Amino acid sequence: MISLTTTSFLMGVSTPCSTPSATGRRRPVALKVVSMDSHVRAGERSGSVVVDNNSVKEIPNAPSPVFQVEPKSTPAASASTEEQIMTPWTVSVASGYNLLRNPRHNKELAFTEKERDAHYLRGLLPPTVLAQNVQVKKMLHNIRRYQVPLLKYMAMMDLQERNEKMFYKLLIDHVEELLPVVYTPTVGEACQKYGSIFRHPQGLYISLREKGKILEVLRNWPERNIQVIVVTDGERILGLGDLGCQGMGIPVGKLSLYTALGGVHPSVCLPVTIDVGTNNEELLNDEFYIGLRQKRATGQEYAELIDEFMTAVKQHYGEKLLIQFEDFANHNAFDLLAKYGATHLVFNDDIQGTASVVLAGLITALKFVGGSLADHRFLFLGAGEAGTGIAELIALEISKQTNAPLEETRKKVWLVDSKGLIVSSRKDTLQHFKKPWAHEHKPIKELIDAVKEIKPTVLIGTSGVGRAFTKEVVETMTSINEKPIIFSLSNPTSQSECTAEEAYKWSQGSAIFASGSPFDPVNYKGKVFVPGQSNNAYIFPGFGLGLIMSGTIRVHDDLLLAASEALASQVTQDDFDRGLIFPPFAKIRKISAHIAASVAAKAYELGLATRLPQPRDLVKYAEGCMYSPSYQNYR
Ligand SMILES: O=C([O-])CC(=O)C(=O)O
Ligand SMILES: [Mg+2]
Repeated sequence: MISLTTTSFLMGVSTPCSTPSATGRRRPVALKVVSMDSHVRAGERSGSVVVDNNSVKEIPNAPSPVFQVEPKSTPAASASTEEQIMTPWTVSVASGYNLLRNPRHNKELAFTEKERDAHYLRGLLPPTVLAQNVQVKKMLHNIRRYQVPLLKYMAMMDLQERNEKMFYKLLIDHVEELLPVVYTPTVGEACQKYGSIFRHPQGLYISLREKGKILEVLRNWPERNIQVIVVTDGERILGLGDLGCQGMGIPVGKLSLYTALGGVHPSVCLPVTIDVGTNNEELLNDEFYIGLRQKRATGQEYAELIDEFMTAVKQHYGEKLLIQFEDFANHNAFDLLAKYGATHLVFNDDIQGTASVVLAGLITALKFVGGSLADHRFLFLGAGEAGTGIAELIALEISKQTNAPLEETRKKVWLVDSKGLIVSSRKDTLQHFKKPWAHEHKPIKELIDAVKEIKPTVLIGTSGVGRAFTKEVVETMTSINEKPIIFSLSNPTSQSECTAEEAYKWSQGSAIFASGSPFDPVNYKGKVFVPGQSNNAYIFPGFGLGLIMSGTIRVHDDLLLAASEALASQVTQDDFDRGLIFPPFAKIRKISAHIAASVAAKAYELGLATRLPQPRDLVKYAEGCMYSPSYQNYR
């Protein structure tokens, strides 16, 4: 008997954020019959759940006007044969056995008696019917039984591939507990071991072998209405270096957060890994490695593959497609952002997302320390994407607040790289993104000497070098400042410049501390200190939602500043009273709605937003767009 068929279908209404082709119609695809019995075709039987590849709606009144292309609570029978033949794209109709194996629509034991009858599920499930919250409780219980974080990660990935709504319900309802499982720090270990734990392929792999065929590869992806891509080439995964093709865990994890934290519908998200080889010898010699076994392609070969990708995705998904660059090495990240920033809606999370979250943390930290940003001196260890990105956003914000020229405000920020303090005498040998930070000063080799000399009020680690903030460094910061601001941002936990415990202990409880990876609260001399997690996860989901829902076509620095200010504004007096400089992740969906609204408002102000008319209440609009992980009724 029929289980799943695929056929052509008219998508009908195009909602604000769907991405029709230039002609307003999607490219037809060949009729593909995935599985069919001899007498029933798609749409000809009742009891099928429409799972059209563009989206997603099984019940009326579901909330998102942005991500849903067309409400379809009824079976595909509504499409006439003529429509099926003449019109583009595909609709899948799943029922019975294949409905249980369709992660987007599977409800497992939550299928009701009526649904079991209507969708040919009788006998395929044991008699009990469980509510979603009971399923979530059971899954959480099972996950908690694993002691090893990687096993928890694997259980979560299995769930995502089995029952997407339950995955998101679990993640959203228990975000503080499960964020470190599906994201930093565990995702770092998962990428390192991705080959040996590999079970279900997630995301799209584009390797050098697909050169010249990327458009075809995009057509293999089951969803057509993609609105956000997170792409990596795996060369600098967190602070762990080159993990080649196994970097896929990062786009997958980031996009899970787009959905869980920002409410962007999973069907419009596409994780991509571009595999140009790896220089990681260990992986090249690992029999379980999943990528191309060759050294990284560079130069023209690399540039051509990336360019083909960028051209293909814009052509296939439209110019409002958001492309988030993630974990590229410095030597490509800045150039890619500059090159494609002019032609595509691109955002580099490591340069811009991290900058935006850190600026928010600095704005709120001033509540404890006093003064304005312009009154502070900033010293960075690490002058790569995060370091220079944050430095620039701080300088921009000070310039905005004081009307001082950017060249002047940059002078408040100093950076140390592996060769020491960045100073003007090094200018000729510096990579271009470091040059704006080469101020007049005598050369200094060691961080500790730079701290003594520059006397920063704020010390920020973006070096990827674990434990680089030594006891002496933290103590020196403490001797200079009543309340030193110390952010040790490198990920995962092993690469953090110092731990929360070290920061509080060595500063005798005076530090305002935040880290990129999560640390538990620290009890120091009877007082509990709660470290902030200054991770771009606070920003990119809401930022992306704001861009998508407003149809914004380019990213502008002012949008990043708007996101920072919105995040800072979400820290309540109660949070401050508890010593927090970031709001709890438990409130992240509300926070994301505010970030999205501020970003969209700024985009409208700058004339970058194309979705007109501008919604009157952008926060409400953002909330209304958000994906709900609750099960829907299949009539
Ligand atoms: O993924 C994270 O946790 C933050 C980030 O972008 C990075 O460290 O590259
Ligand atoms: Mg990153």
